[in-house]
Amino acid sequence: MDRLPHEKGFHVSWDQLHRDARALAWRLQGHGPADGGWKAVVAITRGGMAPAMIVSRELDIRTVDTISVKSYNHQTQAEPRIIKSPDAEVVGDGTGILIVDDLVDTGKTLEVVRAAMPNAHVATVYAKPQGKPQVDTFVTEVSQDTWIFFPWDMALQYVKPYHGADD
Ligand SMILES: O=P(O)(O)OC[C@H]1O[C@H](OP(=O)(O)OP(=O)(O)O)[C@H](O)[C@@H]1O
Ligand SMILES: Nc1nc2[nH]cnc2c(=O)[nH]1
Ligand SMILES: [Mg+2]
Repeated sequence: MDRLPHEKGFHVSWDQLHRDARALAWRLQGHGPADGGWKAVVAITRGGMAPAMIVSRELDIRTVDTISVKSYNHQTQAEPRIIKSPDAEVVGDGTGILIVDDLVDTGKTLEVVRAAMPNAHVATVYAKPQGKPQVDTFVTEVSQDTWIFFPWDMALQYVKPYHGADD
């Protein structure tokens, strides 16, 4: 599918992200391995780190590792490649492992991550339609032509009042 331009913006505050990541943890309860819960959380850096921290806190998972995938430069995507792998002794083929990312868009990042840990459970906070098939559990869907802005990419700033806007 050709990439749609990102016509809309979806701006997520820290409060909203905290609430949505908690909602993700709530959904994940009971989906862990029957023999004693998740072995570890693997955060996809960098965007997956804040949601992974919140989810691992809620579900009391103390082993947290990372996988680093590089693909986007601003809003332009190149072929994703793994530039840092998690501890192979911890994650194995992904059995009992919970992978967490902030969002899935085209699904290309998760394709690469899933290939490395085929038996893992994949969770994202937000999902766009094209990437949804790559995700086992998510919270909120946004349209493909929406760009999600996270709190770490934004700052509070002054906004001009309506009156005098045409001056
Ligand atoms: O489904 P896809 O189209 O592959 O896109 C999703 C990925 O893109 C963003 O990461 P990005 O590569 O921008 O890196 P970052 O997390 O370090 O900001 C986002 O955090 C996901 O990991
Ligand atoms: N911040 C952000 N990163 C992305 N990477 C791929 N899609 C998105 C998006 O909508 N927002
Ligand atoms: Mg990312």
